[in-house]
Amino acid sequence: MSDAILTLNAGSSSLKFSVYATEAPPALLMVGQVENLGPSARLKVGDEVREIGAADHTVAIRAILETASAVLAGRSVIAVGHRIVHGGEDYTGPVLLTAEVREKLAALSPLAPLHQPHNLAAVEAALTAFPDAPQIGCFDTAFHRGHDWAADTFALPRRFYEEGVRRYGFHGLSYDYITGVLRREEPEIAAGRVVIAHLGNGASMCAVKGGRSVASTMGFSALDGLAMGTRCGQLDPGVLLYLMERGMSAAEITTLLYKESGLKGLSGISHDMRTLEASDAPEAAQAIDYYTFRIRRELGALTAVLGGLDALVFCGGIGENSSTIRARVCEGMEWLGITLDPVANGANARRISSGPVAVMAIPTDEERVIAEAAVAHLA
Ligand SMILES: Nc1ncnc2c1ncn2[C@@H]1O[C@H](COP(=O)(O)OP(=O)(O)O)[C@@H](O)[C@H]1O
Ligand SMILES: CC(=O)OP(=O)(O)O
Ligand SMILES: [Mg+2]
Repeated sequence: MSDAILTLNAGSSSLKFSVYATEAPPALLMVGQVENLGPSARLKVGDEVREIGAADHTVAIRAILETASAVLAGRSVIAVGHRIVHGGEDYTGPVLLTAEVREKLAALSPLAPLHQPHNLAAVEAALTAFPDAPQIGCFDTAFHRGHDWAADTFALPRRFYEEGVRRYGFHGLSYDYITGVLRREEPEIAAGRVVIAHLGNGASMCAVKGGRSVASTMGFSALDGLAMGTRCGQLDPGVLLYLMERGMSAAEITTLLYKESGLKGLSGISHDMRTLEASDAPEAAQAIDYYTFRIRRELGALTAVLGGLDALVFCGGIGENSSTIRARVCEGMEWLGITLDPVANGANARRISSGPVAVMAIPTDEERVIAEAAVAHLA
């Protein structure tokens, strides 16, 4: 029996995990997640779903370690790989999470309050459970670090750029995985101009040219760009000034923009796309209208950055599963070369287009990217 690698991926609404055997390439032993974190969370492993009641990230980690103990029996965990959302300016690839590195990463928590503290809490929990295993951090920001200056900056006085006020971009582990799939399975597309739409609870889009990120809708924090489950997406900074003038504190504005906006704020019903799609309320329909309007607008913008489009890839919980959202995004986009095949789209097939631009739905796998990084580190 071989050893094992555990991966932990703390998202804003979910905590995903996987256990891999350490052969190269790593073989998957178990994968699952605690989803819908909050008052009524669910633990999903394969087709099995168990309601676990109220769960925050800490409770979720405990439930995951308990569940994973079944496949870990008789194996020793020789590395734990973590998704860390923010790597700042310094981290351009996976690193060993020493106490010094963890401290640097904790300083970035204000830039990703829905993620970074939970990512680091997962590291502490894993250190307690597996004190001898190296903890490897894999960063959402790393994939975007090669951006040209113009795509990396804001039009503020230069000193702010030097200070680290930049467009970092996120969801890089997901984009890394998707570009890897394209490289192996669709090399012509991989060499060309691709827009990837990662539509989960958090959401962003990335323009990829020849496998490299050239622009992203997310910027300095995981707030910018598309509307998300509870995050506002792009916002006129004048709105912030207005809120401050009205007397709202930084903490109140943080809560508003990260936790009360997006689909949840617009609909007044839910952050969850499944609930909104099932709702007859006009507010739910309007929230979806805004959601798809922004994706379509960013698709146009990123296509302009790329100088044309060879493929559009959907991934993330919504991108992989919602044929309705994909259809809404692609509606009337024939001018761009996008025509959906409704049957393939309805079946969540990999290739869902019939026009010259390939439109694809590819399940992302951030866990695999993390596990491979851990194996590479051990080697
Ligand atoms: N069948 C489905 N139809 C529509 N939306 C779905 C479906 N399955 C999952 N989703 C949505 O995916 C989102 C969660 O995506 P996910 O990528 O797992 O989130 P996270 O950002 O926490 O990693 C939720 O909004 C959920 O409603
Ligand atoms: C960066 C981000 O928004 O991540 P998630 O989609 O997992 O919340
Ligand atoms: Mg996610």
